[in-house]
Amino acid sequence: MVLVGLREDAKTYVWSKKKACKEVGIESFEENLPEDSSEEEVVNVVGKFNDDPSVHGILVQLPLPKHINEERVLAAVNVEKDVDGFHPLNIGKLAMQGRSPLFVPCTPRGCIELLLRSNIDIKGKHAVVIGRSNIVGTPAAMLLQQHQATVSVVHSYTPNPAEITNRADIVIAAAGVAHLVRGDWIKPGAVVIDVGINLIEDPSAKKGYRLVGDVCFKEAVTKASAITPVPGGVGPMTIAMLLCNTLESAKRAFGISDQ
Ligand SMILES: NC(=O)C1=CN([C@@H]2O[C@H](COP(=O)(O)OP(=O)(O)OC[C@H]3O[C@@H](n4cnc5c(N)ncnc54)[C@H](OP(=O)(O)O)[C@@H]3O)[C@@H](O)[C@H]2O)C=CC1
Ligand SMILES: Nc1nc(=O)c2c([nH]1)NC[C@@H]1CN(c3ccc(C(=O)N[C@@H](CCC(=O)O)C(=O)O)cc3)C=[N+]21
Repeated sequence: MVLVGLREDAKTYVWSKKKACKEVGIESFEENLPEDSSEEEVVNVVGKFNDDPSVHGILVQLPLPKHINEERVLAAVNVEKDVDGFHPLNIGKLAMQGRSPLFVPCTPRGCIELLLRSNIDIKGKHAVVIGRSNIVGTPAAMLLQQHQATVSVVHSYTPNPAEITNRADIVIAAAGVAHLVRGDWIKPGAVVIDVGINLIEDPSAKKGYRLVGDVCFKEAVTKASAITPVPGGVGPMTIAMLLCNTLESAKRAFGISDQ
């Protein structure tokens, strides 16, 4: 893991990832660079992990500080160790029909895994993704198309998102807006996947705040046929998929077939 400046929320993610690695016997290393590091320094650290044959997965925690060109850093990651799936070559293949990226981004892969393991058909369904970021919304939309869904993407310039989500069989919410998706946004029987991680003030909570998703769970649960909670939904799946990608990478490096 390559971390540049450690934001408070990043500390929790990094800790969870390290703990998960330990649980399954994956050794994890982190290089924690100061916030004011130069782009060159970050690229050099990535290069060091690229060249180390004992490293099978490299993750650059995002977002990077504003003075660093994210595109350049992500492109510097060895594509065969890109367990986050953010290298332009892996993203490019994800965008093309019939091509297989070496790695699929962890959060979108976690969403699909939840659907598959819950025996929810994706093929031919109308899926609506709320959000179009490079790390969640856009790759999620591309992956759903790989699974033969018809996909609509709504974002902050979409005039009436509820009108679109109302026609969805599957809704993936990744806007980063607490309780954006209300009960009346959901078609009865639809499947709702909540990616959002939002801290809201709550004086009755131990720390004075609590974690909520982008979906108003209390309302949506009365309409949906299946729904993921926050916490305890997509977040842990993201970490599980990171471990999966890393295991697959190591197997590839050792020439062990997945069959
Ligand atoms: N559970 C997990 O494993 C993970 C959770 N997250 C969480 O998921 C959420 C999204 O993350 P990320 O994609 O990185 O966030 P970004 O802020 O990068 O992107 C948010 C997207 O949502 C769109 N959006 C914002 N407000 C609205 C709105 N009112 N209606 C419709 N669309 C809207 C934005 O539109 P526009 O493009 O027009 O600005 C943008 O495309 C966050 O809460 C984040 O913490 C993120 C990664 C992993
Ligand atoms: N290169 C990169 N890859 C990422 O995958 C990446 C990233 N940068 N930057 C930040 C986001 C965010 N993210 C989360 C992962 C797990 C939880 C998670 O497990 N959450 C717990 C709750 C944790 C808590 O209690 O705070 C849950 O939802 O149950 C959340 C968020 C990965 N991200």
